[in-house]
Amino acid sequence: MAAAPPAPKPKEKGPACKLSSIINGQFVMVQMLGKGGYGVVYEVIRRDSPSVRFACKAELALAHNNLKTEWDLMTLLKDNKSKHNIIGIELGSERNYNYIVMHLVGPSLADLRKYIPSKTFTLYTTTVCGIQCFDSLVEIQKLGYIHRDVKPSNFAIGVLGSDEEKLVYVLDFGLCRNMFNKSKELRKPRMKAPFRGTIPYCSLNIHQRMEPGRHDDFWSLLYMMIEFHLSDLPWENMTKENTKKEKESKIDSLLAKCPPEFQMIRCYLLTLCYSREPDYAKIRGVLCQIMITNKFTPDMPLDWQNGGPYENIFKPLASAVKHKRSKQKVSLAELLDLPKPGTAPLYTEKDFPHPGELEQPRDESVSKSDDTIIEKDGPPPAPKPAPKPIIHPAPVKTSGENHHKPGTTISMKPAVPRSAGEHNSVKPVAPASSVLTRSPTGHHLSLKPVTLTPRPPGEIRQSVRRTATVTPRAKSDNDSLKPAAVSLKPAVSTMTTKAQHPTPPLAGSMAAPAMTMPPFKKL
Ligand SMILES: Nc1ncnc2c1ncn2[C@@H]1O[C@H](COP(=O)(O)OP(=O)(O)OP(=O)(O)O)[C@@H](O)[C@H]1O
Repeated sequence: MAAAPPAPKPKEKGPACKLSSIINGQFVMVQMLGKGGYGVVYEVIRRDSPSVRFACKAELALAHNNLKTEWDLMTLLKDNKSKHNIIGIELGSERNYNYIVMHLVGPSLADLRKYIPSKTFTLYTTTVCGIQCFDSLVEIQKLGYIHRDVKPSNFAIGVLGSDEEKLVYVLDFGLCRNMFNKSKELRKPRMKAPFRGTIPYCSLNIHQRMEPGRHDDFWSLLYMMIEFHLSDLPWENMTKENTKKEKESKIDSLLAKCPPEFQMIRCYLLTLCYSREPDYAKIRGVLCQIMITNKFTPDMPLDWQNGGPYENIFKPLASAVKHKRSKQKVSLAELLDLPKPGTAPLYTEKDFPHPGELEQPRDESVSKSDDTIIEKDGPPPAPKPAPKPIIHPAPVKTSGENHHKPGTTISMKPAVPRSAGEHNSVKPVAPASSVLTRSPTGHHLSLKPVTLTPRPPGEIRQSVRRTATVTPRAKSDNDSLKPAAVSLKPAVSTMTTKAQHPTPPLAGSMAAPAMTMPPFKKL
């Protein structure tokens, strides 16, 4: 009798981590905080000191380790004394996933807006957040990068109830792209760039597949600010094509309902193109002008703070957060650094060209050939078996090869090996194994199996990352901050990590042991 065929190996659906998983023998996952198209973010505690809480972002380990790129940019921002960057604690890999442990922050701006019945922030809060988001993007751009996925869920405040609830952090560097080559020259714009970003917030340039530039991050910020001020954007939940049409036809009527400075920013952004460095001081000046003309001062409470208009909504949420409050003092006056009234020029719409008068600026040096990526629209290519996860600098522990359902998880294995240090912001669509869901009150959590499925055509909220074949880049087209020393050593059973900060995080303390504490809300 013929031997029975071996049972099929179960396919990896996503990072093999769930509630109460232990990472690197020391971090325990206690609550799911967020789930993107590519992985999951958990709140974790240290086993040996459960009062210390962090966040852990886990992604299925595939050919390219995106979290390494996030880690590198986090480190670079920290070294450059960024005010809006989250501090990384540890980069590593475990079983089938890579992870970053980082400081825990509070709710995202998208989460906060959802709690407010009108789904809008006051103009004061919109402007304070707008200035801080702008500053965080400038910090990234000054290092040569663009973010490419600017949206409300990629900005978060510090832990609610702490002084850091006034501070806005920027999240998710998974789509960041280095605009400069090793010789510090601006990379040539591609004739047609693949779509990257999140449809409701991406600029019309991105819809037209132009090379994303620094100004495109600010177009997304402008859409965010319109949304904060007026509630949901009219193109919410539309297809890519209809979103583009709506952005073209509705922008004037939307801006007519906003402070004139919003229109000034739009008019200024229309003068920019890929190769033209934005006048950061000018954009910031226009944003600060909203504060000055409306007599807003940094001592005013933000919408979620005590004394703010939605204090009754956010106070119970803040008190439900059992962290020991961070002692770090945040001065909004210092962060905003507003010019003294009367000392800065007051812009009017006359200082900016009228949209109808403008000829779209063009980049002369468009590269005829795509210098980095050949990317096709339509369904992703048939999946290739992914290589064993590679982690820099040490070898990885892995449970084996990744398996991908056609059209589900996209292996981004390059056709031929890439040059060292190359990064293309490739992210796989990685299903998660389980998520912790909250009751509407946020006081009951339950564990549900979850699969992160490929995005259906109508789903437009999640970031769109690469979904196609990749060709090797020229060595000079280097996105990565440091060349990744690729380790090809066989998997080992010990966990490998890279610690940055052994010290406690922003968010605080928990009296009860890890698994017995009452669950609490993300906010
Ligand atoms: N350090 C952190 N502290 C607290 N919450 C966090 C932290 N990092 C991320 N989150 C939460 O997790 C969510 C997803 O994080 P992130 O955007 O980094 O993941 P992603 O998988 O790349 O998501 P997407 O695909 O939607 O861009 C955020 O919107 C935020 O709510």
